[in-house]
Amino acid sequence: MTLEAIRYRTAYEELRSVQDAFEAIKCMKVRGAPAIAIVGCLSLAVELRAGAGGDDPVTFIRESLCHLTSARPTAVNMGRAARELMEFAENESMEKNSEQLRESVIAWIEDMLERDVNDNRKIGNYGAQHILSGVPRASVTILTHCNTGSLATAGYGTALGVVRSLHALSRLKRVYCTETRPYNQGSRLTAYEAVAEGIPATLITDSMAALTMREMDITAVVVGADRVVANGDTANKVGTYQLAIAAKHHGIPFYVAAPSTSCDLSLESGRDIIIEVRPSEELTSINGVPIAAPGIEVWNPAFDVTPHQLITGGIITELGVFLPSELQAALTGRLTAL
Ligand SMILES: CSC[C@@H](O)[C@@H](O)C(=O)COP(=O)(O)O
Repeated sequence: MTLEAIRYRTAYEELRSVQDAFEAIKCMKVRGAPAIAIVGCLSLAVELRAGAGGDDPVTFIRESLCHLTSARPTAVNMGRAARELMEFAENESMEKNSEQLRESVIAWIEDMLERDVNDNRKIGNYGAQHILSGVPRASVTILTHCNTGSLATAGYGTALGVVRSLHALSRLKRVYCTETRPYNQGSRLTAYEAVAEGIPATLITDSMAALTMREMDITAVVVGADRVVANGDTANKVGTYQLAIAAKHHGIPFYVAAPSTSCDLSLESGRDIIIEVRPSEELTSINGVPIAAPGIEVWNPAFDVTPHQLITGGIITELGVFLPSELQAALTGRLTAL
């Protein structure tokens, strides 16, 4: 087998412990805001199934969730899941023995997996309908960034879920996916999902996005989110911000597709979001092969924040599509406090 074939093969890796999941999340074998939370919690379920925590599962659950939450700071999903699950476990522990508690926590986690797929299908449907309502044309062309599909969620995807829904309705002419430097989630993952499912897709480099908007009749830009805060400012994969600026310049609606679990009403503005800075090697090499001059200094923020004013299409959630100014009211009472 060639080196390339080894690096780009499809393979499943078993995660047997919370520590396995922590490492997979940290080194981005698992990535994408919803998938980080789901895999993190599932790893806890695996350990609980084997009896972890003995007579004190609550302490084990608390320490595990705390560890998992520390793996990556920007996406809110793991932190939200940890808080909700901890509250659930503490309540359950009042009336259940250790074995019963483990079982009910595992059931909660399995339910989380199912909820995410259902929410994504709703996001796909709401997003597709919203985009189609704005265009009389028979088919639409979408530009997306990073990977927000089955590989970033429990299944179906958020922004890529919208693309899937448009394709299922036979209304997708084409999706343009950015390469998404430096980690290439677009060329490695989104392109993979599109090819696997026969979705008409074209790969572009990030630097071709503005030109693509001008030349390729883009109907809408749809991206995912790692954290949407109260005023609608959105942290997502670095490069999202410049796409939103270019979309505004070309009069193209810009949408963020995200489940309510990616929303954080406890932060007022995007300035409060912690942006993860990744190792410089992710920029200076690809698969261990150097691509930059040795010794060059590097800044490698993994995310940027798109100001709410640029989210002109709306924020597509499982509850509907909202303008940034409508989000807080729409979610208040539906989200647990962080
Ligand atoms: C449904 S995934 C949404 C976001 O998490 C996604 O757009 C993104 O920015 C992923 O970043 P990553 O660094 O690959 O975890």
